[in-house]
Amino acid sequence: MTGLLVSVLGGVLSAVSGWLAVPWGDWAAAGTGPVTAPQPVPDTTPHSFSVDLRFATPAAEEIMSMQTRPPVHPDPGTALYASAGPIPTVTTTQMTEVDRAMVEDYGISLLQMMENAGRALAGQARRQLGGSVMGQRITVLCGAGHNGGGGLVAARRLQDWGAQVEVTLVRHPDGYHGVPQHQLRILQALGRSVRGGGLPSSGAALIIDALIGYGLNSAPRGHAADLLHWANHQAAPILALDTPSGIEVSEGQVFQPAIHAAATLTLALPKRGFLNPEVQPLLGALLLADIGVPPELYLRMGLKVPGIFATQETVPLSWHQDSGHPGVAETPAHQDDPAPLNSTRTA
Ligand SMILES: NC(=O)C1=CN([C@@H]2O[C@H](COP(=O)(O)OP(=O)(O)OC[C@H]3O[C@@H](n4cnc5c(N)ncnc54)[C@H](OP(=O)(O)O)[C@@H]3O)[C@@H](O)[C@H]2O)[C@@H](O)CC1
Ligand SMILES: [K+]
Repeated sequence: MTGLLVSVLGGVLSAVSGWLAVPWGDWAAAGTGPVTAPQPVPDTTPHSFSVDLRFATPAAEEIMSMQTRPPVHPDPGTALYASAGPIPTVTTTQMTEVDRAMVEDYGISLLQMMENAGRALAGQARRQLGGSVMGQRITVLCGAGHNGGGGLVAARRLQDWGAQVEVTLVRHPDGYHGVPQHQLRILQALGRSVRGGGLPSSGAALIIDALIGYGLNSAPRGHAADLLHWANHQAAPILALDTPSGIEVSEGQVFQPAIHAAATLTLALPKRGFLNPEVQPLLGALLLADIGVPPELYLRMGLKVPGIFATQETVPLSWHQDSGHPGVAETPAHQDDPAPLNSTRTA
């Protein structure tokens, strides 16, 4: 109840003073206790669902045709590879369809996917920090959408594993809804510190960028833009979730500001815009994480996806000049631990 008062008071203060100017600081600092138990996420899963393996709907046909549509700024002949072979790239429209089909056609909820994404992100952070996060300082920047929700999961797991995690929200907790709000309430119930309204402390060993993913709708603005600027000027390397925030992932448009990542952990499949040569330096090392999309779904969308995760749940991707015959091009050597410890940022 105390935490609820703090939260409500924070909202009132924000409304009166403008919370960006007056940081509301610790939202659920240790000792304030849980506010409310995490509320169950509304079950949007249909109780019965059928799986149609044919392309029957206009939407599916449109998705299929997009497969053959080239990106606006392609790097001719360049393709992305995992050790399993060439990997298809997807647009925002296709990823939205993946999300829809996961939930509506197969009953795999967003909460399940987000938990997979956040755990993979935490695991990648642990690898980049040398195999243990015990006592390590990590800053996690969390937007209010599903990208931010993945960041909140990663923050929780990293704290579980012994890291000192500073979570910075892009907006007041009252502005979080749906599954990200659910993830936030879990941290709140655990009495973990979540901060917002200002800039994080400097000096972390790693910064996680979970501000904006494929939901970017224009050049980053407001406090998100402030946090992107802040992150790019830190000494710590940045690990980006799904995409460096500030990049439009279908065509690879780079907005200002955009995150300059040391490594990017992209989810399910790499995004089409990553083929844009202007985007590649901002990605750093590119890794692909399994969030549980079944091959049946890719098959329906006409996507040829090899057994990418046969040996591990996160795999490195690399760019190779395509021979023009996908599937017979030279396959890159497998890298066991591709993520660098040092930032490759220039800004
Ligand atoms: N199957 C999958 O792949 C899964 C994907 N998942 C993840 O979900 C991500 C997509 O989630 P999403 O659709 O919620 O959008 P997301 O990227 O969080 O952005 C929306 C937020 O950003 C904000 N915002 C937007 N533009 C802005 C701007 N210019 N400047 C400032 N703010 C801006 C926008 O604010 P608003 O405009 O509403 O005020 C809103 O709060 C995806 O990349 C992946 O990481 C996993 O969680 C689960 C499985
Ligand atoms: K991001």
